[in-house]
Amino acid sequence: MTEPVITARALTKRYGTLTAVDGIDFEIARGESFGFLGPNGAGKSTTMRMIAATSTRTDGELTVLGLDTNRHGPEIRAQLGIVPQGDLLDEELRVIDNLTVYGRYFGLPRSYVKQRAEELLDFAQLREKRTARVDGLSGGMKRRLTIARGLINNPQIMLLDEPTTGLDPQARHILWDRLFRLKEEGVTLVVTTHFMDEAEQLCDRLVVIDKGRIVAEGSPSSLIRHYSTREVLEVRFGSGRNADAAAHLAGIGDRHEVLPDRVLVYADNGEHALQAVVERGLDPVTSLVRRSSLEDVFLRLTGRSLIE
Ligand SMILES: Nc1ncnc2c1ncn2[C@@H]1O[C@H](COP(=O)(O)OP(=O)(O)OP(=O)(O)O)[C@@H](O)[C@H]1O
Repeated sequence: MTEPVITARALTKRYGTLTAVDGIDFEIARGESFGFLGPNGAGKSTTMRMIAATSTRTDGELTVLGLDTNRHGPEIRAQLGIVPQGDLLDEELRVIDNLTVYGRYFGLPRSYVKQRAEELLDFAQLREKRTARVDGLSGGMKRRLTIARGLINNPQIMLLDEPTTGLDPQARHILWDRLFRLKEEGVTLVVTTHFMDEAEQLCDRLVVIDKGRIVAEGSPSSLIRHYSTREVLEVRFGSGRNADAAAHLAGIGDRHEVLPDRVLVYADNGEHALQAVVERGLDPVTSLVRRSSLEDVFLRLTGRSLIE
């Protein structure tokens, strides 16, 4: 790995008796796009707040750009771009003013902020909305403005907490495209998400996090290769029949999972698995063969679905 810009060792955060982050280790390299993938409550936002030096750790070590987060908050924040889960924009201000006002919090020179804000309007594809009030923008535009705002100080590292939650598919794709551009410019991206497609799209490497612990680490493709089969056969046997039918699947594929509405059969060749199911006289109502995804990895590791 090239020089790490963020290093965590046995990083722990407790809230009273609750351990939200339970002794995790990770390193994030310069220019990398790194993800924390896990369900609600896994400890992703808590980890992000510690990286942003807005929440102190209870135990372990955490450095950002070589600086201890518990001791160098302001210096660290000056070099970070932060995109929190909610947009936290000033809804009554105009788009351009949201950028310039935020820039002044960093104590940056007025002329620099003015020029940077104009550049960022183009980056966020909001030129036409320059003087519009924020409360009239769509969800996707607000999110792009929040990202632009986070870039006002030209940060080396961008922290994005659930960047596309609540956006429609088209708005998500526009946002991913903007984030790709940042990555191409060499910005290190740190992303939390509970969407497997987002993790697959955005992350070079990710950790799967569950109940405050890291349960797996790797690139999306290596995690899928390691923890799943090439394909998955999804079969529905009709209400109440899934568990009964699954009891007769032994020997078909590598393994199977019974979900409330369907049975997943893990096999490198889904069509062959389907043929075997039919030959056993199990007669599914519907069937679908798809490639394995990070959702399958999560299910395998935790026995639960990412979005419950
Ligand atoms: N300020 C706080 N005080 C007490 N408990 C907290 C606080 N912040 C988070 N928690 C708890 O810590 C655990 C981890 O929460 P966290 O928000 O980090 O999870 P998450 O993976 O980011 O999920 P989400 O996507 O829902 O934000 C949860 O059980 C949560 O209730």
